[in-house]
Amino acid sequence: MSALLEVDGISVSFDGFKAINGLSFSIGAAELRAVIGPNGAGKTTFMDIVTGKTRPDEGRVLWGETSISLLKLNEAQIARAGIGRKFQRPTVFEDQSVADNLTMALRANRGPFAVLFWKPSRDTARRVAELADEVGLADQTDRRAGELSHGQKQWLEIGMLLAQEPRLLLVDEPAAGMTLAEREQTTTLLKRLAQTRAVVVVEHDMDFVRRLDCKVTVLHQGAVLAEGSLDHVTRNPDVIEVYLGR
Ligand SMILES: Nc1ncnc2c1ncn2[C@@H]1O[C@H](COP(=O)(O)OP(=O)(O)OP(=O)(O)O)[C@@H](O)[C@H]1O
Repeated sequence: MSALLEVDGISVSFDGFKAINGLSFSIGAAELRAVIGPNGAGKTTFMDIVTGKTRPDEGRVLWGETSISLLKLNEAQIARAGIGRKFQRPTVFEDQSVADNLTMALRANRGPFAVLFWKPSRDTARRVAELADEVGLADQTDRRAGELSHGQKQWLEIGMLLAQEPRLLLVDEPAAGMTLAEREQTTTLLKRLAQTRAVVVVEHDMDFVRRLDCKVTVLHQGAVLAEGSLDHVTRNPDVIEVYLGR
């Protein structure tokens, strides 16, 4: 499997403290990956580096078939290169309908000049319907986003990210605050999305990670501590010590 994203030997310090310490790993083009690790392991900082929010002090972050360096791009360029990030709290426009939120996301997908002269077309309506269907909101398109459940808002935001046709989706703690039924639907959604793009899920909830049924990368002190199936990594004595041994 060729890598879509390769993080190679990155380190970053904050006030002399190494939050990321020689971190290396890669993600395939159509792969679902869970990233776990105790508080302060460096999971958020890893996502900040990949999306251009934080610059590493050393190392390389390579992207795509031609291995371009993401460290040369700013946040907007990285997003346009095909990396979408879903933060923990949904940030949808609550006063707008589901369809309008998705329409705005499609509009934002165009260049700044195209946006100025943009008018919704039949194509847009079709694409909005497709996106709503993809995230399980086909029967909710006329509802105000503010009326949706927490889980539905998360799916809407994922739909808005999909409007940008990302090749890699970084998803931060999707299970938090969801009902059991919503979690199950979210697992199904993330697995399906990962059939055609890379999806990296940072998550604390081990039941949720188990349901994702994918390769797991365990971070600790800013580096990879273990990697493999959830069963494999949870049998690893180092992982057991990090999670339980203090
Ligand atoms: N901007 C910053 N300035 C100073 N220290 C920071 C900064 N960002 C992160 N850190 C520190 O770097 C370490 C890694 O933080 P990070 O947020 O990446 O961990 P995490 O694995 O996402 O943790 P959590 O599971 O609690 O969200 C922590 O010790 C944190 O306090």
